[in-house]
Amino acid sequence: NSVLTLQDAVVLLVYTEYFDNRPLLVAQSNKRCAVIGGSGFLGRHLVEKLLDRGYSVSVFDIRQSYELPGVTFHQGDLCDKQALLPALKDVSLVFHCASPAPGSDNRALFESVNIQGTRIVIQACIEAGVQKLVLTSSASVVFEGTDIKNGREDLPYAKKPIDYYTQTKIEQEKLVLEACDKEKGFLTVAIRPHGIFGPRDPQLVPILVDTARRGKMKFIIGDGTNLVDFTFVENVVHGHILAAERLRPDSPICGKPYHITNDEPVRFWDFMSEVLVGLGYAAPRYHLPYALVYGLALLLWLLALILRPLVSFKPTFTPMRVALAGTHHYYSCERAKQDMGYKPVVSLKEGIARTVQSYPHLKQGA
Ligand SMILES: NC(=O)C1=CN([C@@H]2O[C@H](COP(=O)(O)OP(=O)(O)OC[C@H]3O[C@@H](n4cnc5c(N)ncnc54)[C@H](OP(=O)(O)O)[C@@H]3O)[C@@H](O)[C@H]2O)C=CC1
Ligand SMILES: CC(C)=CCC[C@@H](C)[C@H]1CC[C@H]2C3=C(CC[C@]12C)[C@@]1(C)CCC(=O)C[C@@H]1CC3
Repeated sequence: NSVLTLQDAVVLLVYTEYFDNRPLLVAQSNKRCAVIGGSGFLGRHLVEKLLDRGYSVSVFDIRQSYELPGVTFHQGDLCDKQALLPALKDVSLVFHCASPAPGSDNRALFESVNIQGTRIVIQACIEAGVQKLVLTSSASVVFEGTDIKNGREDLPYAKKPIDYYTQTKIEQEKLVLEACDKEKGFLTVAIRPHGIFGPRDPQLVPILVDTARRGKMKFIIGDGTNLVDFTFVENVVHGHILAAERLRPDSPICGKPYHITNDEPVRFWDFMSEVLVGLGYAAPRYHLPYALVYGLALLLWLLALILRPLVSFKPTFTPMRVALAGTHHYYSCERAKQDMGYKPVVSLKEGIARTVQSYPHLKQGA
């Protein structure tokens, strides 16, 4: 019987989309998506917001870091297609936000996970009948260690990427955007956040506090006036969900990258100082010349590379970190505002306050 009862209509809330000129029925009540990298910092915030919005979520990650009602966990390496496929069953939307941590200097790992692994993610999505893939890329794909002021998405990819992380994020983004195929009904988009921070971040605040506790946060690299984008994690999540929900064959966002930031560039050293002072540490005061620190970081990196077979050490001051701390790098999110109606939902001031509050164990003296 083809007549829908009122109850069916309410439960299904069916709407029609057109892919490949075929009408496709999507049941709103069965909003099922997958988050690859869903155990990580951004991934978990994304999962929590998706649950709030009525999605059920399948998480695929190399580790399981929490349990939540409405979430099914699949543990495995994304380079293994057979392990990945069950997580994509009955899923129409996939977020890919898994990557090795930028701090690791392991070229082979970056290449295998970010490049080869992303090829596998794309193949698995197509095989499983997934219709939309949202990649977490990075604004750093255009960063070469020199100033970027209000950079737009049409800046060319870095010709000389500053580290393996950036190099492989570029290849990853190209793979995902090139896979966008309206004819086949497989739509992709890349979100490029910058300097994500917020509660449970394993990088920014912990690295900062560790450096302060070791007495190395006394110096400002350069004159301290360089402007940078830091993005509160909930704004990054908001950008991802907007992109996913706007990704349709007739939308301008298909196959494109989008900067998502707080849209409030701030002096790198003011941001660091505010977090440090909020946690009870002194703000850095003494200036060091940028070229000197960058040169030393380069020397240390080379030394670590040469000595790797004998001793393993991880310098705090890598060339990438010094470049991030001493240059301008802020980006325009005009395209996201125009095409997706993006607007940050949490201001920088509130984001910093909520972040500081969430790290009582990292406070001075704790
Ligand atoms: N944090 C930031 O400031 C920015 C981040 N990004 C991008 O955002 C995304 C998320 O970053 P973030 O949340 O900070 O990172 P996290 O390291 O917190 O999260 C990434 C998750 O992916 C997992 N993972 C790594 N390798 C694999 C694999 N082979 N198979 C399955 N899962 C894997 C990680 O596990 P494990 O921890 O065990 O490695 C981790 O749980 C990344 O793509 C990153 O490049 C972009 C711009 C800025
Ligand atoms: C804006 C952006 C892309 C931030 C990303 C997060 C990290 C790269 C930064 C978080 C803490 C930062 C930090 C430094 C470099 C950049 C970070 C790791 C220093 C090592 C720079 C040199 C110092 O004087 C100490 C800094 C500690 C914190």
